[in-house]
Amino acid sequence: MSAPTGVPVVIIPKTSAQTVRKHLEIGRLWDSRYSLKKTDEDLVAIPITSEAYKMLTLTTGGLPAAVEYTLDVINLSPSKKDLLKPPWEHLRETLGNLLAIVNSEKKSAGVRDSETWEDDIPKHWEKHGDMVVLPDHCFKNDFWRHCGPQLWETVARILGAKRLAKKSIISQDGFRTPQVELLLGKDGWVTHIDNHIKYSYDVTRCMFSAGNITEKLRVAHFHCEGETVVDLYAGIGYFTLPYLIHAKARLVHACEWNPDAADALRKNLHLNGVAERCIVHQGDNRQVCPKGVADRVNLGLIPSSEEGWPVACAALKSQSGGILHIHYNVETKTPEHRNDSRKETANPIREHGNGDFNETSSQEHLQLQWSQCESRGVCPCNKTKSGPGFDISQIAGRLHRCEDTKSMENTLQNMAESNECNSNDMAKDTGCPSLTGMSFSVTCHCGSKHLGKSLTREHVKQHDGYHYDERATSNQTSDTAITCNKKLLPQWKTWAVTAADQIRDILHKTHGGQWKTEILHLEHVKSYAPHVDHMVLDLLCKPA
Ligand SMILES: C[S@@+](CC[C@H](N)C(=O)[O-])C[C@H]1O[C@@H](n2cnc3c(N)ncnc32)[C@H](O)[C@@H]1O
Repeated sequence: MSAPTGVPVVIIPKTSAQTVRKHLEIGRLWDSRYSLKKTDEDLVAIPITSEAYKMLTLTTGGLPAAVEYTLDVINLSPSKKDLLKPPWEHLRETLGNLLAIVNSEKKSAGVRDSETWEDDIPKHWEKHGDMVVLPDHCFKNDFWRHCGPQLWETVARILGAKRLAKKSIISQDGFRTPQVELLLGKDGWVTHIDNHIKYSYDVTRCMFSAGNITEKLRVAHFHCEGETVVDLYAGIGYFTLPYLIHAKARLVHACEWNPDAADALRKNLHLNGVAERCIVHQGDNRQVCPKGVADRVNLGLIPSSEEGWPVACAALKSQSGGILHIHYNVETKTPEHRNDSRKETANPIREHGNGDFNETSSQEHLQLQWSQCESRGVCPCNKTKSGPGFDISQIAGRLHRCEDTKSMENTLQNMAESNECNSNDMAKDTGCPSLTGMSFSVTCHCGSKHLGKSLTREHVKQHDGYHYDERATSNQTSDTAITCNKKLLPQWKTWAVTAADQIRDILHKTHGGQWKTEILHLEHVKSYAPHVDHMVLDLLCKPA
């Protein structure tokens, strides 16, 4: 049988209600945070404190003599006064109460006394339709198990939801599948209305990025009448739908390789009555995206959409070009920040970020991400190495699992110098089984991501921020008056100018002839993590 949850009450005849309530109030046994509740034609439940509940199981003291009563734990509505409290306060009080009861019933001293129980209560959550999705870092302690499944009913009730789920990190499986566990409810399908658009999706299978709301609203204000738009990373239709419904695009080509997201996208196109204006290309956009058709391409993938730049350029119309909306996580660390970060012990991106990263190193100017790594990139030996500038030994240190760090460093060093970097080779050469089949990528200071073979010391040097600054002063991209929704940071500008130059080169290679790129606008979408900003570059691309 599951442990009781809710509010402890004393149930008494209705005729004695006021006398008993006053009695309890004087004895400080009444729990005024909840309303009284009629449980039967003649009976009333009065909320009492957990101490009163304990006491009344042993003695009738505290109640007027000769009153017949029973004890119970039931769900009660908060009193009117209590309704004004923030939900976190409600959670804290109700769950504190619950733990006290469980503690007394299970005689498991220490459950409620644990100093950490309040830290385990979530302070923020996401609401998707009638479902609340709790963050990863809550209800971690074992003692919640003692509360039984009704714990989730209580949490859902307080947060005004019918279903409850809990997030884990977003997997780096390319589909960016969220790891969401359903705690209460039968399935993960939710319908969410946002700016008059209906989005339906299974939270356990597709990601819905609530943090991108400002960008969705911005897209909704675009004027795309008569335009053909390509959405390279369509997901469930976060941008495809505003392009069709509000920006009035004539046609959207939506590329999506996650079959669950593609299913949800098709469903959403029908739900919103715009299916006939959208072609869903299910598969890797590098294979399925149409060429030479677009007036506008949306590249909504973070931390980097760089892999899609050649695809986006090829999708633009050869004769007239068009606009690219390039999403990117731009790092804004200065050398001072980097020095400071050496003193940091915790991982700020992990703690402050929205959890999209598996694991990110804050050291130096590197961010390392691993996928399919059983240890999630955290080296169990904790031997991380730092050195001035880029140092391949950092990677060795962070991937280290076997004792022989030195030989791994040498192997990586050799691979870097011979333009080879492959995890299976690393596994073979170092004899470290945990590296087998593991792919990894390195994001250098400039924010660009490089997979497998392209990781070289030379590459990272080339992409060093200072080098970029030099290029920025001699670029051929028009950047005279970059508009931005925030005060323009130099790192954002540097990134935008460099990206514009790269795109111009790609356009030249793809379509031939000379091309001009013009930075129309830089949009700061959100702060993704300390010193990491999610930016969108609106880039006009025209044949010269
Ligand atoms: C971040 S999610 C969608 C984000 C959405 N645009 C937003 O910002 O809220 C990225 C989507 O792109 C898809 N995706 C990633 N790489 C892809 C590729 N090469 N081809 C097609 N779809 C891809 C993923 O499956 C995922 O649904």
